Amino acid sequence: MELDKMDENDWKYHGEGNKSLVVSHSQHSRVLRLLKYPAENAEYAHQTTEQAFRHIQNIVDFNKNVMRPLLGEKYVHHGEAVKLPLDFVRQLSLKVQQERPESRCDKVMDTFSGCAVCLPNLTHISSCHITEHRPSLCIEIKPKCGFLPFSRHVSKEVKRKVCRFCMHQHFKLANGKWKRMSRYCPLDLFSGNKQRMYIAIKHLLEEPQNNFRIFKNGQLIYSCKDDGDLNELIQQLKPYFFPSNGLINGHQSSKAVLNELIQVITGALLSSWDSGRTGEPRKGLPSEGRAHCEASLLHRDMLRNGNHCLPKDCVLSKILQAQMLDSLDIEGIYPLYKRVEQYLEEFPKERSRLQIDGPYNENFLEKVKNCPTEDDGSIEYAVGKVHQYRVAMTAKDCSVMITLAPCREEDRLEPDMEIPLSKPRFTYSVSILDLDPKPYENIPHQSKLDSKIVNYYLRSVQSKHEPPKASLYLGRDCEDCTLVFHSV
Ligand SMILES: O=P(O)(O)O[C@@H]1[C@@H](OP(=O)(O)O)[C@H](OP(=O)(O)O)[C@H](O)[C@H](OP(=O)(O)O)[C@H]1OP(=O)(O)O
Ligand SMILES: Nc1ncnc2c1ncn2[C@@H]1O[C@H](COP(=O)(O)OP(=O)(O)OP(=O)(O)O)[C@@H](O)[C@H]1O
Repeated sequence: MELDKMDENDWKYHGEGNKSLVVSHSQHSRVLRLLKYPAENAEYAHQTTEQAFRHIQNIVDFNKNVMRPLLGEKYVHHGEAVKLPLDFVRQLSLKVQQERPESRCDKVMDTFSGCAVCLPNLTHISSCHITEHRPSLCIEIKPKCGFLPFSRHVSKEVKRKVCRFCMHQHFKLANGKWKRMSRYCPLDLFSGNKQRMYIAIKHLLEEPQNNFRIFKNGQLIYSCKDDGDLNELIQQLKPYFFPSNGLINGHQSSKAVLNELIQVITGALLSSWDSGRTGEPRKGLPSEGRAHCEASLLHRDMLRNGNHCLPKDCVLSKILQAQMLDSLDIEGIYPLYKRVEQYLEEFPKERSRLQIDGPYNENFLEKVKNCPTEDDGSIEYAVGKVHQYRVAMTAKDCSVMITLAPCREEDRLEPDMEIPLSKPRFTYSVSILDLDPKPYENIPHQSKLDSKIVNYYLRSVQSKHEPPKASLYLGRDCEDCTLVFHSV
């Protein structure tokens, strides 16, 4: 890609989140990730190119030097900071505007700095070992927080029983962010128990919100949008899972297609280098202590069904370990944040030594890894815990991309390149994206949001005696957890 010969016609809108907009190249397997800012916020437009580039470089450094060592080299692609011609960026912004969802148009793309991150397009797979040329499938999951807080600082008992995602659903519905409640529970996805994972993915398929997307050949084919139709998805998926099977059809076949899809996703999420080789997962993070969420829609039998482990080094295990760096919960972190603030008021020059705003280098990672376990009253302890909390927040908001390419019987693949025990055969890759550093300044906001979510949940579920999500659906779903999709 020659930066001085950029043509907006080579690029198309790919997707966006709250902070960035992504465009993909029509020939090369690359994407550009450009930052966005609130339309009314003129401050960004006035930052110098150097400041904007520093900001982008900070994101790349955080990915490369902090998240990559923690999550694993094979999962994290840090990309590179690039400086694009301003004319190209302005034309691109005009070109993509009509494709953008209305709900995201409260922010505008940065057309002033020309700075962006260039990354591999993770919806594609590069494998020279396969002879099949059907387009790749890519499943994107934003799993969110997979454990209940275990900190002694937690003041509301409900936080130890109901997970943040499930409580947050009530608040989101009340605020109009979503119209329908998601029945997905992250604790089920992270459980390592295949039945629970199955139900979790099924709920993501039923109500994807911003937690689930499917791409075919790099094009979004299923998401929260109205055109995310399950029937259409099944038609698109059938050739992958039942390429020549005319025997099953109708409702049964739809169920079978989704069943296969979920099995393959589960296989990719649980696979680690070792399990690929031996077919047997090496034991890793046990689910003990992570228990289950009382709002989840699971049958008691399924929960009683023993403790399960996430295989060591599988993508979910890596993400969960990083999330669990939040050992104090926001309730324990907020007082430490205030300790840091007070210290910085007295000694403002210490801000750079303590690496409050980076640089995100090996030293920063050391501070995250070697933070004292007991509070000795020091500023080092407070900063170390705040750094750990910010890393955990990033891991709680990242996404996983599973990219699959069908392969033929005759294709020769290393065991770790193939979804274990899957028929039909798929080669695959798993990546983690959206690993930006969460701003230090956001901590007071996190503290307020936490109280709002918990208080709203308690008010809506307990005071009004509304049945929790679980009892609303028990019975309808749980008799047969091998698959009870509603007819489509
Ligand atoms: O606070 P949460 O859990 O709602 O997470 C926010 C996400 O909302 P979600 O609940 O996943 O729909 C939110 O996602 P959406 O904009 O809702 O798609 C962002 O990812 C936000 O991160 P940032 O401020 O852009 O860096 C996320 O904020 P952080 O808390 O990660 O900073
Ligand atoms: N390297 C990549 N390859 C393919 N698609 C990508 C890549 N990076 C991002 N995307 C797509 O673009 C979307 C938006 O990117 P991203 O999640 O990084 O945005 P964000 O604004 O940081 O999100 P958030 O709302 O979580 O803050 C992703 O959900 C994903 O579908």
